[in-house]
Amino acid sequence: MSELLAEKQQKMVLSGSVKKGFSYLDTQSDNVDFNIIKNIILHGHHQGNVLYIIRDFANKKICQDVAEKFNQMVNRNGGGNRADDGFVLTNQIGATQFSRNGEEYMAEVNRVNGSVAELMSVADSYATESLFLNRTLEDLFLDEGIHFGPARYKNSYASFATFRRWLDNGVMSLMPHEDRAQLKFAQQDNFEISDAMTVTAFNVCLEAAQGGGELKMWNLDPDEPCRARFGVTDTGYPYPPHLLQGVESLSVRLNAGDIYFMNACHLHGVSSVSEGSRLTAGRFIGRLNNSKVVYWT
Ligand SMILES: O=C(O)CCC(=O)C(=O)O
Ligand SMILES: [Fe+2]
Repeated sequence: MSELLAEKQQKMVLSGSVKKGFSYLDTQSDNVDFNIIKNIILHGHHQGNVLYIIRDFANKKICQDVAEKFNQMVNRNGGGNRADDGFVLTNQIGATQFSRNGEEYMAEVNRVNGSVAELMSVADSYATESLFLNRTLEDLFLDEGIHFGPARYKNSYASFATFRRWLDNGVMSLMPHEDRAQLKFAQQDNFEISDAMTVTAFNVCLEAAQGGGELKMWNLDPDEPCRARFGVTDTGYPYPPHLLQGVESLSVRLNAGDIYFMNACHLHGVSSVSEGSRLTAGRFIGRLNNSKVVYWT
């Protein structure tokens, strides 16, 4: 295909919204601007910045201990809790709502909760806070009269994090995707996260790749017709990287101990790991209304 034709085809295929001043911000752990975190969670960006990285926030020794425990557990049980679902190849400990409604997600949370607890047994409550900032986020939102806590479905609560080592498919470690489309499954049984106005992914980098494994984001928040054209209406996953070549993007390296908040409605993915291995723990955070912000995995 000629380059011109490819470009024309891409313009036809991709549609959605873009951010003016699309970029990211990073800072050191002694200089965190909580307004930026709040703006990304509540509005999807801070002055166009869709990603906020706080370098060296989590204790490196804790990150290493969790990574070691993760390896032990995954080696013992042959890859973790997430079977090959035909989508994402990963070693994973923890639940995911991907392709699950409220009932199914909570069943999964309950099934794997013991594994998450075993993994986190290496961290005391202080260390757990240093990884996931629960108390900090509770206080931050409480100041604004907003409740922050786990998403609820009937009598069950969402898990606090899922631990994942994305396994390369030869093109990328994790293909370009967005994480709002999958909320369609939550709509099936009115699981409250289906009301999320914007989806933020919060991650902590527990282990960094020595080569590759960069987080990449594109300046596109796909709309419904765009999802339909790619056949990803209910999943948001995957978008072929070559079709995104002309889209403005950013790419960042993460190191063990870095935490980051990103607008997960924008397309994002992880490049191939050429050396070493990469482990992140993450959760999604969404604002349901003016008084409630919840997280799930
Ligand atoms: O592993 C990462 O850095 C990003 C994973 C991701 O896609 C997400 O947290 O939504
Ligand atoms: Fe994602």
